[in-house]
Amino acid sequence: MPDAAAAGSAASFGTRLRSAMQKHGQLCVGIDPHPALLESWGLNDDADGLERFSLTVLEAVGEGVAALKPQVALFERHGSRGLAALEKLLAAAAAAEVLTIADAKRGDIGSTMAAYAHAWLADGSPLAADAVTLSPYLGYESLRPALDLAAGTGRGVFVLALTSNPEGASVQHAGGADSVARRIVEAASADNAAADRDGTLGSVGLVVGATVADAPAQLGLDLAALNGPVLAPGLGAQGATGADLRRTFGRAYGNVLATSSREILRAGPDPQGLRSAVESTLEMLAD
Ligand SMILES: O=C(O)c1cc(=O)[nH]c(=O)n1[C@@H]1O[C@H](COP(=O)(O)O)[C@@H](O)[C@H]1O
Repeated sequence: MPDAAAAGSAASFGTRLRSAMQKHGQLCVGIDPHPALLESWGLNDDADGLERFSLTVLEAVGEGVAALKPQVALFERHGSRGLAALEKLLAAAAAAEVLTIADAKRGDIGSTMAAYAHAWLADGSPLAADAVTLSPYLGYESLRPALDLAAGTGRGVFVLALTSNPEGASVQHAGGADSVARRIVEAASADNAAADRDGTLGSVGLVVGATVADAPAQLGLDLAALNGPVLAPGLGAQGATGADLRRTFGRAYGNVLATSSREILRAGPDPQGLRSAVESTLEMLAD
């Protein structure tokens, strides 16, 4: 993150993301160094492999997309050395002013949540990213330490609302007209409405899978009223297309940040291959 933002005086995450989306399009590239991908790139499944993999993606496509989203679990597989590789990626992306979303899906009771928030959202933390994914299933309000810290440091959050996996519906659709997902969308919308916003996009985002088809409409979710970014995973490897995104998000589509990992990463390690995969995904999103 640029120094001025670290000092809390710069634009909010929502404003910075809006400007990155206007410049580069609505695509986030996921950095998910799965063992099979490392092998196909000719890299070892170890911390050095993770570092080479991550920095190759950053150098090849980082400055041509709105954001990068490292999948924290795939770094944690390698313990402290894996996390050190993630720290290097986050620092290199910040130096290049490429936005990062740490996909950590954290959620816990408030006192513990404060520690997670510090790890991913505090100025000076070795793992600080521009935004982090959060799981609200201990109650949306349990996330308050992260929501507050993000607001205070010019960072953002993406709260799971309707996840891309088929199992998610059993919890997220529960409750009928007053569904779990709807409560989360409404809580995030209220936070964006209450924030002292310096731009057009709030910094409290949601995760809604590109694969959820007409679930937002069926559940009566007003994603346009969120006035915040919607991170949409599920393109490519999970089967969703650009047309699915437009159908699912309707008038909220302009606030959608589609994210794709394996489909793009399979085109590496050749930087030109990665760039071509990004270009064709961006074309699909713009169609
Ligand atoms: O928060 C996420 O990014 C996420 C939420 C969700 O509902 N579904 C989902 O697939 N993800 C993440 O998005 C990435 C999708 O990877 P690909 O299927 O390879 O594009 C993985 O890192 C998932 O953990």
